Amino acid sequence: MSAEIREVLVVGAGLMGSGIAQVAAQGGFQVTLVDTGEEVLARGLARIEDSLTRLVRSGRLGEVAAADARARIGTTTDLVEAARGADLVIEAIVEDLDAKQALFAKLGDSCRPDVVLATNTSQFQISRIAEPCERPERVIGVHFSNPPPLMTLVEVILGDHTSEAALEVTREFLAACDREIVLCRKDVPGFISNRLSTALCMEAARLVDEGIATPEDVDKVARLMYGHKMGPIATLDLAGLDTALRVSTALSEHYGGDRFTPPPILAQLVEQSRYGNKSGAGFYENGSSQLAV
Ligand SMILES: C[C@H](O)CC(=O)SCCNC(=O)CCNC(=O)[C@H](O)C(C)(C)COP(=O)(O)OP(=O)(O)OC[C@H]1O[C@@H](n2cnc3c(N)ncnc32)[C@H](O)[C@@H]1OP(=O)(O)O
Ligand SMILES: NC(=O)c1ccc[n+]([C@@H]2O[C@H](COP(=O)([O-])OP(=O)(O)OC[C@H]3O[C@@H](n4cnc5c(N)ncnc54)[C@H](O)[C@@H]3O)[C@@H](O)[C@H]2O)c1
Repeated sequence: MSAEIREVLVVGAGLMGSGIAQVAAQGGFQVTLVDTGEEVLARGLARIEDSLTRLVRSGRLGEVAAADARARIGTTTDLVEAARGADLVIEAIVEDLDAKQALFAKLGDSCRPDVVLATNTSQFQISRIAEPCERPERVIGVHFSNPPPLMTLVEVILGDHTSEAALEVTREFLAACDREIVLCRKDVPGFISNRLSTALCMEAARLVDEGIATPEDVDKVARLMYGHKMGPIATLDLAGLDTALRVSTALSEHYGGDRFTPPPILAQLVEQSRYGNKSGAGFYENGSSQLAV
């Protein structure tokens, strides 16, 4: 397994892929960001630009470092060509197992055999995603927190076949990016973070769905009673309600019982294209909820 990483390929230029590309570029790596069309890539670059500007404005990043990071990021829609030159791949496409497996089949064929293939999945078992790869030992979970440029924690997940060498390369890369690691030692759906977070967020959504409390009051309890930085309803809007619905549905199907089951309000909001912050409205709109409870 090559520990010499220069070129990082990030697949998916959405909320997470753009943030991960930015983190890798700030860590000194050359980054290629791939998505399915030029428009999505442009939106991803705009998100990176906005984030770098905010980091500079708040004094957390120097202007030269921001310009250097910006210059290290290229974009393309040609996955196969980009995969040929990659030393490390991080996948951040939609949370859909078929889509991820199709992508990993292509990556397995196109990348050098020593290249680590990491997935930013929120909850799928790493071994399932690695199924179409001839060498599943090089597949590993690297679950960044949203928003990646501000959140230093990355959860690393070992698949059933992940090699020590792949873990070592991943550790070195994340250390160069100044990230803190927690290790999920068993390949279970939802890992550590989303078994915790989905149970909390779905219970919070249920309180709103049942008309027991407003989103503001649910979030206030989490912030002022339990000291959370952000309430669970605001966290759902931050993560994206479409993604949260996919994650909670998959976890609920896997584990059974009620703890991860999404209440109807989540699907209703997604149906109305209220995806959260990324679409301008979710549970909240302009900082306050518009839901009749
Ligand atoms: C579903 C998945 O699988 C798992 C997940 O990732 S779930 C989501 C997990 N993430 C969380 O739970 C996030 C919890 N929230 C937080 O830690 C914090 O609220 C936060 C870091 C997001 C924002 O910090 P906070 O102080 O609360 O808010 P806010 O005042 O808006 O922002 C602080 C500063 O960060 C800046 N900022 C916000 N987002 C930014 C970004 N993406 N890039 C750069 N700067 C950013 C703001 O501009 C602001 O700058 P200023 O101090 O100069 O005004
Ligand atoms: N949103 C979060 O808070 C969060 C946090 C951690 C992990 N995740 C996980 O990260 C992944 C991405 O989530 P997101 O929130 O960035 O989603 P998103 O919807 O913002 O972005 C997904 C991107 O992937 C692109 N895409 C889809 N199929 C593709 C393909 N075959 N090839 C290239 N690009 C493709 C889409 O065009 C889109 O730009 C998901 O697996 C999600 O569960 C999300």
